[in-house]
Amino acid sequence: MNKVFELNHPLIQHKLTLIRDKNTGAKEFRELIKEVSMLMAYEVTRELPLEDVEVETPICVMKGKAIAGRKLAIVPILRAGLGMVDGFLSLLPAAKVGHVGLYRDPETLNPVEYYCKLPSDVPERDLLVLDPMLATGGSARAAIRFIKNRGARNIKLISIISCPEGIAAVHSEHPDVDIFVAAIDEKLNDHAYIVPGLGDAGDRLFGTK
Ligand SMILES: O=P(O)(O)OC[C@H]1O[C@H](OP(=O)(O)OP(=O)(O)O)[C@H](O)[C@@H]1O
Ligand SMILES: O=c1cc[nH]c(=O)[nH]1
Ligand SMILES: [Mg+2]
Repeated sequence: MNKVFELNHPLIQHKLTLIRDKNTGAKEFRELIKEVSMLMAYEVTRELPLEDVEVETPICVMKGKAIAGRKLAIVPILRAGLGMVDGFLSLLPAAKVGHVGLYRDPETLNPVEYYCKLPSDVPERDLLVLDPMLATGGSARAAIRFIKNRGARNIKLISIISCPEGIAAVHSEHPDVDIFVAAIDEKLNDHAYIVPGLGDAGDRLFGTK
């Protein structure tokens, strides 16, 4: 069964409160999403394997550590996942970036796919799927299904705000996918928005409301 990791580093929690504030404007909102994403990237990559490498300091030769050739890709779910890309790339500059375009139909709440472009060697990579909001879980489930259909096997999901319904939905279809979140909020409202949440992440990032 997959695991859920709630990342409660004080810096993540402090910035998350600022992100939730309805008076936080688009510029600051984008900056904070980037900063929280970078801090989450630091936590998510804790278990990356290391290997010994030789390095020559100005004093002598020594054995240092280096990431053991792990191939990574990050996959933001459009649109709101785009807000998390720069934070992840700032710590993982060699990662490739795939994109899955999905929107949630406001009537049915079902995810509708409109774009998918992944690195060609996706089966050999560890994939980090990024979406700031895990609400009903429909979008994350579908995105993970699409990338599994293209051969991806080793997948983690990273969402800033989640709720029990979304976590359960991903669990039931993808028991192999670990989930990393900064918060597990209380519930969904009648429009399937997370309560208390932060509102509509895509609209707040891109000023579309
Ligand atoms: O868990 P779910 O119930 O599927 O909801 C979460 C999805 O909803 C939002 O996307 P939205 O459909 O608003 O598209 P956008 O990112 O383009 O705004 C959010 O970015 C997630 O992708
Ligand atoms: O609370 C929510 C739920 C879905 N999408 C969002 O952007 N926010
Ligand atoms: Mg949206």
